[in-house]
Amino acid sequence: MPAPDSAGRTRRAASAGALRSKSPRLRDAKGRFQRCLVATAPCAPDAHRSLFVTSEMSDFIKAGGLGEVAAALPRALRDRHDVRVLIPGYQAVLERAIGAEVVGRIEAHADLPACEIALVHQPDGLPVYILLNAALFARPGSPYVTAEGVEWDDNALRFATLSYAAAQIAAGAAGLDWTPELLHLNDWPCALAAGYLRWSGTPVPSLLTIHNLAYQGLFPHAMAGALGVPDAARDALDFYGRLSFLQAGIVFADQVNTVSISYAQQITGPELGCGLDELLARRAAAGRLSGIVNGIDPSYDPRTDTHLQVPFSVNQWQGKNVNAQHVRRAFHLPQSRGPLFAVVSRLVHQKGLDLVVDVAPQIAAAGGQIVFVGQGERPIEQSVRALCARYPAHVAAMIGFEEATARRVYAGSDFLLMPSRFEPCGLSQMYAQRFGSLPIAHATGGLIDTVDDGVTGFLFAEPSADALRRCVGRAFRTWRQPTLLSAMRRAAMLTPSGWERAGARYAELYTRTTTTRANATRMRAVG
Ligand SMILES: Nc1ncnc2c1ncn2[C@@H]1O[C@H](COP(=O)(O)OP(=O)(O)O[C@H]2O[C@H](CO)[C@@H](O)[C@H](O)[C@H]2O)[C@@H](O)[C@H]1O
Repeated sequence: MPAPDSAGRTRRAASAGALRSKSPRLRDAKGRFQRCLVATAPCAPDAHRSLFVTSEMSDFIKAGGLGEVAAALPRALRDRHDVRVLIPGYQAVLERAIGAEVVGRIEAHADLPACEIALVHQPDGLPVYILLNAALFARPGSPYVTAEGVEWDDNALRFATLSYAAAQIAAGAAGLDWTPELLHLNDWPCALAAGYLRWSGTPVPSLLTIHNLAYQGLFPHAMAGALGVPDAARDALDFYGRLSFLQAGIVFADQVNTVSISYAQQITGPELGCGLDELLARRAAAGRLSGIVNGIDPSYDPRTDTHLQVPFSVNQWQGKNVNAQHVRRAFHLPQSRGPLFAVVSRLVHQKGLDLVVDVAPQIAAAGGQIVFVGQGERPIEQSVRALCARYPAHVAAMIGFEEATARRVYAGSDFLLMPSRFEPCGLSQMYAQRFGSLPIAHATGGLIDTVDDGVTGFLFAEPSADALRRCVGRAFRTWRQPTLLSAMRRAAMLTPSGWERAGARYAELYTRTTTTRANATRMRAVG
């Protein structure tokens, strides 16, 4: 029997085996859930309690860039705000959440099942709430898709449950001894929380961060009742005859932001607005759409990264060369005096890798080599494999993802190919820059904001093979000018891209979103 905690309540381990047990609840004498406000982190005087809601976090599980941001941003904010994380209890989360204890419960709503909430403190003290429902979440593999790459057929229910739980926590209806003053929602899987807040009249503001507008969470309209969406709200969620979770967030969140300034502008136009551009343009006109460029984790540092063959620093190009030799050996490529190009990416249409496949023969003919690290859509994986078979001395790939390999490839490569059709922010180009590998990138979204053409990398205007080919030609010319190459590498490596700046901007946005809502509520009360 575990010892009672300081409040006299008994907490239990949130192992997979404990999922069916009843959770302790905080209720008052009349049996209602109590609402206790306890801020624990040492924060600034204008600190706010914020719940960062995410469907992935690299501490436990990640499918792409969101998982990395979800691990870094709450930590970057902790000295200014009391930030806690909410994530579903996937199998990978349960396996890694050592010492988690059940601390709360969410009641069923419409067809959304009841869940328990566990709390775990990460080694650095970051509190993470885990939403427990074995039937919905305790599955192996990706948060979103089966082993065959097909979306889980109950994703609407799974992520509506996550969204509803976030709103209930904000309403103080989860039996926790902590309630947030702000919900920070990330992408479609939790965007519906902004709606649940509004429909329940919970006066807690929400901020929605769009990491990728192309993923919207579209489901049949007939599911609205099952998800607890009120009749009056169904039009607001309608996206060409389907229910859009992301649209719910854009309509109902107090503030919307995205992960770069350029992408925030681009999504208000038809080309990259994914059908939501007019709505987003209205939010922008009302001053409620902003952009903040992501940061990268400080562990991406060639001086200290223990994954590398040898550490290196600005101007220590011999160290970088040793890493390049190691990458060639690891990928079974012959040693070469030509440049090494890298692709570290999810292999999906967005990333424009068909252009790399088109341009690869010229890179090989000019004496370059290409290394791919990534996985994703089967046809793209197959075309990369075919390229490797055709140019065994010039092209090699790891179809899969391993962070250690990715870091070595950033460190060993001379150029990173990133011809994304669109890119909300992009992290790979910033990792590459930190390791002295110059991005060759399509001038879109966050790539415009983070790559200074001819200074810290190369940009090309059109997402076409010809434009990429010309840009690769510039890279080869730079490669033949050691002084220029060194200067560009140095500039790229010294570009500030830590989380400090982004963290400070989010901290301001938290304060602005919370105080704007508080002022509006006060005005209504006075009026
Ligand atoms: N198969 C794989 N499995 C797991 N991890 C993999 C992976 N392939 C790559 N990664 C990792 O994820 C990173 C990619 O992040 P990006 O930001 O470049 O793209 P992503 O499209 O996933 O993220 C979206 O969200 C981020 C965060 O806001 C935005 O920067 C970006 O523009 C937007 O498309 C890589 O650097 C790598 O560490």
